[in-house]
Amino acid sequence: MIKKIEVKNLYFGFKKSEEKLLKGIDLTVQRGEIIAIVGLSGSGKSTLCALISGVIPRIKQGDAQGEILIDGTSLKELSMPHLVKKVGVIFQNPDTQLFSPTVEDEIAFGPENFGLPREEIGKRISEVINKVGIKKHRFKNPKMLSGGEKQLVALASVLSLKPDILIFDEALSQLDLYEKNKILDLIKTLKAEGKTIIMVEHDFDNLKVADRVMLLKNGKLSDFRGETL
Ligand SMILES: Nc1ncnc2c1ncn2[C@@H]1O[C@H](COP(=O)(O)OP(=O)(O)OP(=O)(O)O)[C@@H](O)[C@H]1O
Repeated sequence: MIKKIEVKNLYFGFKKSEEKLLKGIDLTVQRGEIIAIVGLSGSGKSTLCALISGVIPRIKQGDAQGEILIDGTSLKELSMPHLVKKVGVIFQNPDTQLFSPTVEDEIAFGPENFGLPREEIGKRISEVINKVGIKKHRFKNPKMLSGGEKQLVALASVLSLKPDILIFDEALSQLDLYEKNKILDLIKTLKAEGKTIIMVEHDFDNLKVADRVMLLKNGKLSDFRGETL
């Protein structure tokens, strides 16, 4: 398991010429911590997550300064396959994450790509399906599931790679109350396993599982004390 993530004096803008979206972000997240990030729409929460997961600059481009380190190693020095195994991201819209013909195939996709043995892949499928509670959907086409069910499949497929860091980018927004509470419980279990969790949240009810809540406002990150967003 990783020991900590450090974001140091991070500046970011999608275009060099425009005013920066992130203006000197500093954040340290320790192993086993749950950090929630709140802020108005467009304040840059997803962008910060994309930087921490390496999606920026590997998949999306932009102008970044500062550093992001995992256990002291800059993200720039980590290969994409290494990062994918370390940091799992669950997005608000699961449709962007699901493309396999069955739930089982979806979950197997990551481990298959890493060439894990068949037996190990089977073990991981059963494990995450039970963990997330989607056994009855195992052989269904993810496209046929409800928004909340798709979200659970996306989470299961991310968990199958056993990442140390999990980023929930408004990932609970499509869940009904029952599913949401189940996932909040699962987040607590993941924390107990030593996973490090970053949650972007609009639903303040979900903040109860967080050890710390941070506010992203005007490009800066600070402790959230319940003030107006
Ligand atoms: N690829 C991109 N190119 C240019 N601008 C972008 C790109 N992606 C996002 N933006 C802009 O950056 C700003 C921050 O977006 P971001 O999605 O990070 O905000 P957010 O705080 O996560 O918002 P929300 O709560 O609505 O999800 C927005 O103004 C958005 O339009």
